[in-house]
Amino acid sequence: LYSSRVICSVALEHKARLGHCTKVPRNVNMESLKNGYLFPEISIREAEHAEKYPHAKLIKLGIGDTTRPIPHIITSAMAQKALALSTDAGYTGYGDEQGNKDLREAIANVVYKDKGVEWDEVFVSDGAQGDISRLQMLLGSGMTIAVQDPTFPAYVDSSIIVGQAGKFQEETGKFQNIVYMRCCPWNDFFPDLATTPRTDVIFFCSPNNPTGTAASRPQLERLVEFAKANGSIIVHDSAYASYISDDSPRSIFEIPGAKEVAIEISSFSKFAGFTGVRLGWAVVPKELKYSNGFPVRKDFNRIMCTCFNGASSISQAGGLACLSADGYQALCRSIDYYHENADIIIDAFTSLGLKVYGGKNAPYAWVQFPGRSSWEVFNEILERAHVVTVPGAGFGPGGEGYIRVSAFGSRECMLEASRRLKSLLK
Ligand SMILES: Cc1ncc(COP(=O)(O)O)c(/C=N/[C@@H](CCC(=O)O)C(=O)O)c1O
Repeated sequence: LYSSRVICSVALEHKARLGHCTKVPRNVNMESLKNGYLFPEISIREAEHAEKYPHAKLIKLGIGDTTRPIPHIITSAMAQKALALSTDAGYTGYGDEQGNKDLREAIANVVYKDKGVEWDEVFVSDGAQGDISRLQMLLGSGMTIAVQDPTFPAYVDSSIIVGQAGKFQEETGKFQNIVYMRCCPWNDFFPDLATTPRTDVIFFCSPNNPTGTAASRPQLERLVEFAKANGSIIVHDSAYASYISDDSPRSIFEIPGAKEVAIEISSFSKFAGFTGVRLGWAVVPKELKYSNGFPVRKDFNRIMCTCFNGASSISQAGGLACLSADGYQALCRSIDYYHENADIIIDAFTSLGLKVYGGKNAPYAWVQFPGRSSWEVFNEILERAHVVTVPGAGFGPGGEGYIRVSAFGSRECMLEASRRLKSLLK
């Protein structure tokens, strides 16, 4: 239909518009990523809305970013470390890639008290997000993974990036090599393991983002048993463990036998407001072995030494203060504050006759809008109440028909959001 001359001139025009291109092919896995990462997308929507309504007081209950100031006992420890760096006696350079021993010991002794975790099984990092990607580097492209559905998107997106996920199936909204374990009200937000295929790795987040529910002890016992029977590895994300307010396990290592099948990643972000300070950890037990008997911990250590030069010495000083008796007590007050915020949001949506899940063991409420598109609900609440949430579909196909509402706002914002939502959705 088009002469070669026309095609050639269009191609030349396109090339001129692109400017210089290298001869390097794009990583095909990056092409498989659908849209942008969820949370920057939410930030973009926030910014567009703020531009459209410059005088509206936007209330941000979308990204799970803490807002309470860090207790002084913790910030002064970081300040002291920072000031010490300006002295000959106090200056320190590279630390151990696995983290300062005193912090590793404090995590093992305080967070994992009586759970049988040893200090040299704790690897301090710059946060759980980075550990997820480093774990994917450790696991490699040949692994099959299972995730809860809905789930924190980093597990799926990092799986796509390292080439595990296979092709995206438009009709299901799923990647063909990932097992999506449905978690919903009618299965008490715990997957039916009897119908779940074996995978090498099972990413399991409890308390869960986005549903805000925590797995019970019997449920985690079944998960450990399932992993053991299948020879799988559980990557248990306990980033919200400090929000648990009932007798749900705070760590997978409360479950007998878990050290032979599980890695746990966690974070100071939501526990201590360290979202900007950046500090987390991974527990890789000595008992955890590959099919050939080689310890996973040794390879994880190699990844940390090769791909990461250690968490900030200043952040680690802060982390140590978080785990002191006074620091821990001060942080519990912030967590109580966010729990009260969650109650406000739960009451608001419940009073509107909507089903609300979570919020008791995590700083997220999972609100059901049966039969409605989650992006449509997100847009309506943003447009008409100037309140930012997160559409459930952003967490996977199982999130459709829900929105996630964060409890991390200020009290004033929570109360104002509650008022607006009640008048909008009544
Ligand atoms: C289950 C779970 N695991 C790890 C993280 C990130 O932890 P850090 O990298 O230590 O701050 C998060 C952070 N989530 C926030 C922030 C998301 C983001 O910006 O990536 C959210 O869901 O809104 C998480 O929910």
